[in-house]
Amino acid sequence: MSIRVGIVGISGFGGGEALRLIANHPSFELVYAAGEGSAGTPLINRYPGVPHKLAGLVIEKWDPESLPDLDVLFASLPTGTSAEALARVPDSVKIIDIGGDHRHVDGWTYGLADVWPEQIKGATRVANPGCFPVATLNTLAPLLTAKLIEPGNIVIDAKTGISGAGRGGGNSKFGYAETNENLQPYGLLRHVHMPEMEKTIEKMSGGSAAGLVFTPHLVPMTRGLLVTIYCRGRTTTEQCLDAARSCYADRPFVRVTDQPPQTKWVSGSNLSLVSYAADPERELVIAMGVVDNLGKGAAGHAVQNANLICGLSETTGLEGAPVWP
Ligand SMILES: NC(=O)C1=CN([C@@H]2O[C@H](COP(=O)(O)OP(=O)(O)OC[C@H]3O[C@@H](n4cnc5c(N)ncnc54)[C@H](OP(=O)(O)O)[C@@H]3O)[C@@H](O)[C@H]2O)C=CC1
Ligand SMILES: CC(=O)N[C@@H](CCC(=O)OP(=O)(O)O)C(=O)O
Repeated sequence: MSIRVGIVGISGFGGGEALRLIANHPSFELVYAAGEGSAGTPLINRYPGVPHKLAGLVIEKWDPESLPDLDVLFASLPTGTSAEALARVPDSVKIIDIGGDHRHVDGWTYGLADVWPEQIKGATRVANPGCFPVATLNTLAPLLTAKLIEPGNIVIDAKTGISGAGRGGGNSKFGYAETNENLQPYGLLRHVHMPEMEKTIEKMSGGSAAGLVFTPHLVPMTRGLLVTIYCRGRTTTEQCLDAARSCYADRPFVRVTDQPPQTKWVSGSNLSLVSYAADPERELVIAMGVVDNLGKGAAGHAVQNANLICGLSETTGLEGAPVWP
């Protein structure tokens, strides 16, 4: 029997990627698509390449009080705009929130699926981690749990593709002329993902993450996200790689590589690649991670979480290889 799902925010980058994955998912049937400005548009007008079976769907105006019979709702709305409306969704509908309104919020499970799948399985309200946090936390989890690095001394230098900013509205600053052949640091000192990363690093390590530094950079590519993380610890490259291999031995989406990972290696997939270089003499560890910001950073992770809460195999609908080149 198929599982009836809906996507609100389907016209956006996160919602569009959720549509692509759900359209090919063997157990999910998309029965509801919603938005604001795009409401009233046939899905096929918005996405001319949508599979025939979904061509008849029309994007509805988002209204939690008039949902059809649904098992799972994927919410991909701008952070800050979803909490009030999602609180009105009936309890019988499971929710995966791709946006940032419910991370580490009471009543919601933090859906870091590659690290804590068992904590997610029984949940009905799942907050997907942010794109930078998932790349960072998947990379650091083995080092923190094996106590190979100090949790209070972590510096994250991150790079993201432009789609990380969403399609945006009329005032978007992410047009071609502004982003092509340009590199921009942003969010200095107070990026919105800092609290989420601090809390989870503390949970993983049992120590304080007070010294955390995080600087993201916008780079002129469509998809992809790389974190290069500088940490303190007297360990070797092999010890870090071994810790990660053991941590992720049975996990389907995290790959440990002894080469510095590249964003294209995961493009279009739900994969997360991690690698490490360590110099024990200098007590320096460089931890690296890549994800597709729309895949593991958003919709791929959301489908993985939905699989977990629906009792499906975690990899269902997510086994496609990355797009190369
Ligand atoms: N882009 C990324 O890589 C990632 C995004 N996220 C998070 O996912 C969420 C969505 O991001 P993204 O897809 O990039 O953003 P976009 O700007 O691309 O899309 C936003 C979507 O929200 C809809 N929307 C906006 N306001 C309303 C409203 N009042 N009622 C109903 N629908 C509304 C828009 O619909 P319409 O066009 O119909 O108005 C649009 O479909 C954000 O919280 C973002 O932070 C998380 C991880 C990664
Ligand atoms: C390039 C760019 O602007 N990226 C976004 C990614 C954040 C995001 O998508 O996360 P939430 O789900 O937490 O809102 C940013 O840095 O805010």
